[in-house]
Amino acid sequence: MPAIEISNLTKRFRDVTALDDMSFSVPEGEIFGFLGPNGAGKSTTINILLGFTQPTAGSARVFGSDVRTESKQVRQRTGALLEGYGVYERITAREHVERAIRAKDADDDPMAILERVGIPEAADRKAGGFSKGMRQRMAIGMALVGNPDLLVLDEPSTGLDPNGTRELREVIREENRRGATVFFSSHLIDQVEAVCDRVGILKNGEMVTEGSVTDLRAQLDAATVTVTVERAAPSSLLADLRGIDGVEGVEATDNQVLVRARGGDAKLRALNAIERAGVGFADFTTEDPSLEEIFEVATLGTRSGRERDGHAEAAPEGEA
Ligand SMILES: Nc1ncnc2c1ncn2[C@@H]1O[C@H](COP(=O)(O)OP(=O)(O)OP(=O)(O)O)[C@@H](O)[C@H]1O
Repeated sequence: MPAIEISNLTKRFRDVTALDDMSFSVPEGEIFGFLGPNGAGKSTTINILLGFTQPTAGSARVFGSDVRTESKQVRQRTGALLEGYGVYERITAREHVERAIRAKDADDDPMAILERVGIPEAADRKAGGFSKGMRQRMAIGMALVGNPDLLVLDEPSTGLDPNGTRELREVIREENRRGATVFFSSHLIDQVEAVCDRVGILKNGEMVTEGSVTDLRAQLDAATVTVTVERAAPSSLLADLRGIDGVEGVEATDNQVLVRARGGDAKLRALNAIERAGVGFADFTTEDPSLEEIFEVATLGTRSGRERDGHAEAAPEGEA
C-alpha cells in the first residue's frame, strides 16, 4: 500500500484552480521531493492530505485512509511541519513539544526531541523570544513526536542556517532509516536534491514530471560540453556547431567553446567539428544537467539562455 496515493485531485478556490486533476503516489519508505514554484499548489496538496482543506474532486489516501473521512487516522500516523506554523509566544519549547506529545498520545521525552533538533538549551525559554531558525527547529521537533510513519515537511529549511539545513537532512535520513516515509515539499531544488530518492515537479496544479533525479536527468539527456581551445573560435565554426542536429546552444570566449548538446551523438559531432577547425583543441569537460535545469524546463517549458559565468549569452540558432 502506498504511503500517499493521490488520484485526480482537483481543488478550486472560486475562480482559482489550485490543483488540476493531479495524480501521483509515494511508496512507503521513500523520501519524496515535492517541488514547484510559488503558487504551484504544494501547500494546498498538504492541506488536503492533512484534512484541513476539502478537495473539489478526486481523492487522497494516506496509508489507505481517505483524507476526507478518516483524517483522524491520517493525522495520528503523520508528523507535519507546516509553513507559517503558529508559535505560542508565551509557552516554552518544552511545553510546545509536550503539547504535541499529548495530542499524539505519545510517550516521547521532550528533552530528547529538543536535543535532536539542536535547541536543548532553549527548552525552558518562552518561544516568543526565539529566532526564526529556533522556531523552525522547534516545529521540526514537534513533527517528530510519536515516531510518525509519514513526515510531511512544507519548506522545512525556512529560517535555518547552513548547520541547521545539514542537521535537518540528517534528521530526515534518520527518520527514513527508522522506516518513515518523508514528503518534502519545497521550491528549493538543492535541498530536495540532497536528500530525496524521487521528485515530482508541480506546475499550475499539475504534476508535470516525476522520477528519480537520475531518471529526470536521463529524460533531459543534454549536457554542456566545454572545450578549451588555444585560439578563439571563428564565427564559421560557431555556425557549423549550431547547425548540428541536437545542438541547442553555443557560446564562445577567447579560449573556450561551450556547446549544449542533446544526446551523445550531437556531443561527439560537436567535438569533432571543433577538432577539425584547427583552433587548438586542448581539453574538454562535460556537465550533466542539474536538477535546477530540469526544474526550469519542467516549469517554464524552455531552457533559459541566461548568462553562465559571465560569458555572453548564446546567440539564437542561425545567428552566427
Ligand atoms: N485559501 C485560498 N483562497 C484562494 N486561493 C488560494 C487559497 N489557497 C491557495 N490559493 C491559491 O491556490 C494556488 C496554489 O497555492 P499554494 O499555496 O498551494 O501554492 P504553493 O505551491 O504552496 O506556493 P508557495 O511555494 O508560494 O507556498 C495559488 O494560486 C494560490 O493563490
